[in-house]
Amino acid sequence: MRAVLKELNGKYKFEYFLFLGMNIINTCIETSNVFLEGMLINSLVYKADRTSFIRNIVVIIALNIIRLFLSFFINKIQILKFRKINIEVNDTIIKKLYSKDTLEVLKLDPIQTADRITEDTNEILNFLFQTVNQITSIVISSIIIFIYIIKAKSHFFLLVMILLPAYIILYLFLKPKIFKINLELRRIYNEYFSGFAEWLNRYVEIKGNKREEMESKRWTKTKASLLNITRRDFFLNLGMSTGEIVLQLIFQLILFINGGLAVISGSMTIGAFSVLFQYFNQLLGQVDEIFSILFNFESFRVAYMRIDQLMSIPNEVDGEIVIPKVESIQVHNFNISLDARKTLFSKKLTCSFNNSGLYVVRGRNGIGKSTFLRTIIGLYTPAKKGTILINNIDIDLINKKKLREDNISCLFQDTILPHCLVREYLDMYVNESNENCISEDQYFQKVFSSSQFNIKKVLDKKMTELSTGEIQLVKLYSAILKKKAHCFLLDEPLANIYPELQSDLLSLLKKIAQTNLVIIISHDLGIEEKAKNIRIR
Ligand SMILES: Nc1ncnc2c1ncn2[C@@H]1O[C@H](COP(=O)(O)OP(=O)(O)OP(=O)(O)O)[C@@H](O)[C@H]1O
Repeated sequence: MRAVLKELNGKYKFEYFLFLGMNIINTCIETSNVFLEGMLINSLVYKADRTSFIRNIVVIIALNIIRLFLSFFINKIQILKFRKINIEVNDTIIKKLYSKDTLEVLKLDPIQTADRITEDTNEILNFLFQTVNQITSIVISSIIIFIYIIKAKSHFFLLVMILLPAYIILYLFLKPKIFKINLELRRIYNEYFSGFAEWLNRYVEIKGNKREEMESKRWTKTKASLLNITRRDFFLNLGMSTGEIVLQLIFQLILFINGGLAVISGSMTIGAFSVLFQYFNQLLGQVDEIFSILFNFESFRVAYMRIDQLMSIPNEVDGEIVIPKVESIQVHNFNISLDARKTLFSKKLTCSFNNSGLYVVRGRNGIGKSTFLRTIIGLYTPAKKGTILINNIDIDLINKKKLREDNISCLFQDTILPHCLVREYLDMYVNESNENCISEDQYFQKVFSSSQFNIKKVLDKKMTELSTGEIQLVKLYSAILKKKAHCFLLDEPLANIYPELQSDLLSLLKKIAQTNLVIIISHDLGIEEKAKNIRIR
């Protein structure tokens, strides 16, 4: 998190300090206003002096016009800049997560993590933009108020010093409890939100089997904890606000009686009494604020810690050698351990893939076919035995990020689809000008522009509205047309595809494999004779 904030500091330092400076001026004006109002009352009651009355009004108006200007800039930074920075920080964190070890990141619940990141960055920035501002305001206005009280009536200062600790004790007693409950509340709410989102994410599966009630019950415990903690939160807050109101009432009564008697005896002006009264209330409000600041500080600390925890996931390990083209992949005595206790394959794998050629990786469910391909391209970096060489270079030395970006195109079997139109999806990943000569091929036309399936006809549909086979074909279309790719790793490309189209697709893949390396994972039986077989056992 420190690195992210350092980046921001470099970029927004000037605006931030300008913002704090404006806030300090604003607080000075705000606090002096109360004093000027008192003077205004005195000029009316005691002097009946038109000139000093008008002078005070003019000063008050002038100061408030300045405040108007300041408030424009303060709000602009506090609202507009805040949101811009907030989006920037969220983006930076997600991008950093993308450079972490994939297997570690996959252990996280994505919805809960996304919720946590947005909540935590909001908390951290709120502290920097609101709370730091609040602290400077409190310090500045307290100094002004204390100077005034000591100069005006020192025994009132004594009164303030006796009454404030009573208020503080109430806070010390209840606020830590409220804070603890709030943290717990946030944790449970994260969990609840994640369950809720999952419930909607699995809409078809749950509705199709009429499992709404079962799903609802699955989260019963979380919902009950949420309500339970909210109840405790309610009682603590009720205690807090009742205590506050009662104490405030007592303080005001004491101040009214003391100040009122001083005004009657003539030892204090009405203006001074009004200023004292308002300042006293302001001080009580500030105690309240100080505790909310302490509370915010704790939330800031927790949010900072949680982001740091996320950022402490080990970085993806990558090599440095950039290779322009995958010519060959040699696998020797290879095995993978996803956990320390056992290896995936029962027999070490030795095989080779040469560019060009069509290869099919086969093996029983769960043997590790997808994991193997993901390891070749450095997407997964599990503990492994044996070697994989690309162009005779150990994969650990190769810059695999660059390889994935420029050389390799992948089709994955994940089911989470983006919420966008097919046109938008393809615009992102396929540029018309990127389309290579393969799009002119007869089999390409048969698969993507025929009466069986026509990509143009689905362009204005939402990705989530497509059939499973259509989704597969759209994903294949974007994988095959990836710019500059000359190595294709396709996980179950034939899955969910109509048999007639399957044979055209296979012919298309064979055509692509005449000049590229195409590795597919497939359970289809007919494919064995059409490609070189790699069997994992
Ligand atoms: N991210 C992960 N974290 C932990 N274990 C994983 C992860 N991904 C896969 N595995 C485990 O690795 C094993 C191999 O999975 P993989 O998906 O590679 O198998 P597969 O041969 O492609 O299977 P299938 O033919 O069923 O698709 C499985 O036992 C799976 O549980």
